[in-house]
Amino acid sequence: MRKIILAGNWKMYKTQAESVEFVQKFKPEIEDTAEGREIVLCTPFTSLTAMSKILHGSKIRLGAQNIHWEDQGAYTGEIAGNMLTEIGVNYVIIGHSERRQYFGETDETVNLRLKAAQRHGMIPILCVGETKQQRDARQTENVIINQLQQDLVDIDQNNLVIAYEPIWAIGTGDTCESVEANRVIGIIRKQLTNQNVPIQYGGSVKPNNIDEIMAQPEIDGVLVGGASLEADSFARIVNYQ
Ligand SMILES: O=C(CO)COP(=O)(O)O
Repeated sequence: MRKIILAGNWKMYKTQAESVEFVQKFKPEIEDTAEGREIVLCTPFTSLTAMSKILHGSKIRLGAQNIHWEDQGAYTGEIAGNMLTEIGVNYVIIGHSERRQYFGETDETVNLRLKAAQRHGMIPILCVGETKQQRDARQTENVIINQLQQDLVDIDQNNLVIAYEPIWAIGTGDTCESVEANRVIGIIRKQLTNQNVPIQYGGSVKPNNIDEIMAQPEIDGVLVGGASLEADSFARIVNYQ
């Protein structure tokens, strides 16, 4: 049985106070969430300490949005594994398209960050996905396979989550058809040695399309941006039918 993981990626949204306010509203809304669904909130670094305290003893797990590959050093503005684990971070998003696009993240650095996350006992959520241009040129399959081949060198597939996030579907309201997302996730799964790696879909996931997405057999969860910022909306997502 593959695990179902419903994760919110808050990106660069919410101060510490706003993060705590979200949890106070969100917690009661997920009291009756079906068993076996892992709920994760990936917050800005500045919210992690307060989140860890307020989430203690709850069924919500904590995630970060980046990790450096070295354990310490002169890397201004970066964050090391033990800084995250000391706070109680369980998951870390790696290789998000926004980091690949704006911050020079390459498959090589993605691979190094994945190794660091696993070395520190956290579960990385590896993001892969194609651009609109690549999709239109029918390169989706090649792009994804190429990313996976480079990103997953020497990575332990027993402690890994993958998120398929087509770049053209992120923040656009232009969701990938659930059947198509299922097809690409099937292709991703064929590249893996461990068939039990949870593979999420991400890109304009909303309360009104979650049921259809989660009804697909290959899709093991979602990575949600915009719709995870409101407690009501993210609660409706994690409480899908
Ligand atoms: O990038 C995403 C999650 O990592 C998706 O963002 P949206 O849900 O806002 O499209």
